Amino acid sequence: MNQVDYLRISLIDRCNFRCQYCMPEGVELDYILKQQLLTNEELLTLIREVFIPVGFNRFRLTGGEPLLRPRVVDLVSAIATLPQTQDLSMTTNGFLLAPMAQNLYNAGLRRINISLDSLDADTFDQIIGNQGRSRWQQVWHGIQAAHSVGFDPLKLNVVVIPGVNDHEILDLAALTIDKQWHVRFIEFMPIGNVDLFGDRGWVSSAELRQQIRDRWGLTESQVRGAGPADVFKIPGAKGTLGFISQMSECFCDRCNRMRLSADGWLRPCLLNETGQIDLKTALRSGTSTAQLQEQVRHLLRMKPEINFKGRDSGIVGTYTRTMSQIGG
Ligand SMILES: Nc1nc2c(ncn2[C@@H]2O[C@H](COP(=O)(O)OP(=O)(O)OP(=O)(O)O)[C@@H](O)[C@H]2O)c(=O)[nH]1
Ligand SMILES: C[S@@+](CC[C@H](N)C(=O)[O-])C[C@H]1O[C@@H](n2cnc3c(N)ncnc32)[C@H](O)[C@@H]1O
Ligand code: SF4
Ligand code: SF4
Repeated sequence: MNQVDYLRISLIDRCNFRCQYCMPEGVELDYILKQQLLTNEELLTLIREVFIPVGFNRFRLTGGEPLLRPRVVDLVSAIATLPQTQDLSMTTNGFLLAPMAQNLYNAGLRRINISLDSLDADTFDQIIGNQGRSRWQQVWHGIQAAHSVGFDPLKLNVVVIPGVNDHEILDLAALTIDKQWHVRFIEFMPIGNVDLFGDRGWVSSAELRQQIRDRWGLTESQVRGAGPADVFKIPGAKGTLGFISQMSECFCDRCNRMRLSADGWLRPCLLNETGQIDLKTALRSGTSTAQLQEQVRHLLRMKPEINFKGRDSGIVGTYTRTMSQIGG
């Protein structure tokens, strides 16, 4: 059985973007009320007294948009300084990153994944649902700031949407040639916006790799990470190319992670809502952390059964929580 040691922690369900594939305009979401959010202290108690003792030592901070979380730098510092933390990372849209990058780095964050779906400001704004001033430039500054501060590896996440940004694959891949940036292409999952997904809203990683191989060639490679990406590189490039292929390949048999929502629900699988535990309510009602460890251990034993199995039968799930609420 796989070691499950990677916890993705959603710090907040709110976001300053409305990406078409994640939380499209017009969709009403029930945001978590402030008093229902895990406080920093509660989150740290759960990490120290529940998750670390049962074997988690790699943590990713996500959202919604994690940089909207008040006192996020303090939280980074507290998790980074735990002696058991072997890996701490963040997934962000980068919009608020430029002025925060140095503080996050100083607090102990050393690697970061930034979403960047297009190099074209108009396409980018269309994808992120912006209705005012273009936001591309500010995200680009955030990426540059992360680079100058020294985040390494610095990864750029691209959700590939047919007819929207799939014509930019080669331009995005080319970023890795001169810069030590790691671009990852993610197959669009039918969670968040099933209408945009349509009959077949994703482009297979195999097709993308073929395009890139035809242009430059492609060899297998590696980069530090805890996720499901298959990593390649253009021969001679400084950075790598990752492919996250949850629609065309199944990587559930090597699944090493669980997810904690901003309101304290522990979820064993992104694409299956079975088995979730409400750790916040248990903690607030006085359940001991020893008992919570037992509940999480039980869920760990159940996880192989819960891991998503609908892919083979083509099942598209209906989910009560979307990607922004789960954390990707
Ligand atoms: N189906 C599925 N998709 C996942 C899973 N983990 C990550 N992904 C997809 O990959 C996207 C990017 O993940 P990131 O937040 O960058 O994290 P990661 O790939 O684990 O990061 P690294 O540790 O740097 O490898 C997510 O938003 C999902 O679309 C998973 O367990 N199941
Ligand atoms: C939910 S976001 C949260 C963190 C941050 N707001 C960001 O966008 O990086 C995490 C990741 O989920 C990805 N994502 C969101 N909806 C998706 C979908 N339907 N299919 C595949 N990936 C998705 C995003 O591209 C992003 O890389
Ligand atoms: S993908 Fe990230 S930035 Fe885009 S709407 Fe979802 S949470 Fe916000
Ligand atoms: S779909 Fe579920 S089991 Fe499969 S890799 Fe993702 S989280 Fe793990």
